[in-house]
Amino acid sequence: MTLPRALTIAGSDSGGGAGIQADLKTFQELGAFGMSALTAVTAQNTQGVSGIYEMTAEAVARQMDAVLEDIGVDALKTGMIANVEIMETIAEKIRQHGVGPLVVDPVMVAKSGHSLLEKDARKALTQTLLPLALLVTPNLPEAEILVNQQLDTEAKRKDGARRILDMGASAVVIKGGHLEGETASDLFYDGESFLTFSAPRIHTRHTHGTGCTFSAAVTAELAKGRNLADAVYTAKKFITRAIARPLELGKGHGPTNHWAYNRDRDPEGVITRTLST
Ligand SMILES: Nc1ncnc2c1ncn2[C@@H]1O[C@H](COP(=O)(O)OP(=O)(O)O)[C@@H](O)[C@H]1O
Ligand SMILES: Cc1ncc(COP(=O)(O)O)c(N)n1
Repeated sequence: MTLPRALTIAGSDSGGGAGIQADLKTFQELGAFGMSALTAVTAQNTQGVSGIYEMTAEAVARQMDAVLEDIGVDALKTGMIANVEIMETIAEKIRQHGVGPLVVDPVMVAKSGHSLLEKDARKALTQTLLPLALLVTPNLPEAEILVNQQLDTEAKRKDGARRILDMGASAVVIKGGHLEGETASDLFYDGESFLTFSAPRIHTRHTHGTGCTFSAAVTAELAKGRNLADAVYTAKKFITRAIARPLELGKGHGPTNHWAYNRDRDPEGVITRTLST
């Protein structure tokens, strides 16, 4: 038997809600064989990040070589990258091995407020990884940093999406978890059409790792050969179910429930996909 192969290049979250741990759980639930290249180890729980221990760029390169020279991948994603040297190494290795499709989750700041990417690395992201990405998945604050502009209306977000494609990404989803209002709406743009994926906003503080889980779900679906818009739709279903059934773990912002997707069919009918210009 074969399984689609998915690789995550990201940081470890000891609390299990975000980072590599969220990615591997998501890959597993969606039927992909998960592999990892660690960029950093964080000491982290639902209340915050108490330590960050970065890998060397050499360690990241060797992990990628080990996976790519032997097993190979059908799709890959990046999450927390920590610094410019690691970012450049990842880009070089992706080019050298000629692998894709690549999903770039431009992780900058944890929900708890802790910085996960050095400030000078933010600009490097647009020059190194974005041009290699099939899809980039910023949340609203990350999209605003990428385009250096407030994106407080839909028209501005569409303009921001166009500018992110000008940076070299083939497509973008500007995630709407940080927006106000009763729906959580994500804006997708692939250079041809805008699609809005919407779900009812769930009122919960347990949203630690939502972005990691979402981009991992897109990656798993791409590894299976799904087209991009369908992969994003499944990821939206996956994250909606995972948020809808919180695990109530820890004293702070708890993890989502990756287990829910295959066992809880309730919220699936509520996702809408709307085309606009
Ligand atoms: N409270 C919520 N209810 C429903 N969906 C949510 C909620 N918060 C986030 N999402 C969804 O989770 C995914 C991740 O979004 P977001 O939280 O913006 O990313 P990040 O974790 O990178 O900050 C998106 O699909 C978003 O719409
Ligand atoms: C290792 C690691 N990677 C990514 C995130 C972002 O997740 P969130 O924005 O939900 O805190 C995190 N907190 N930790």
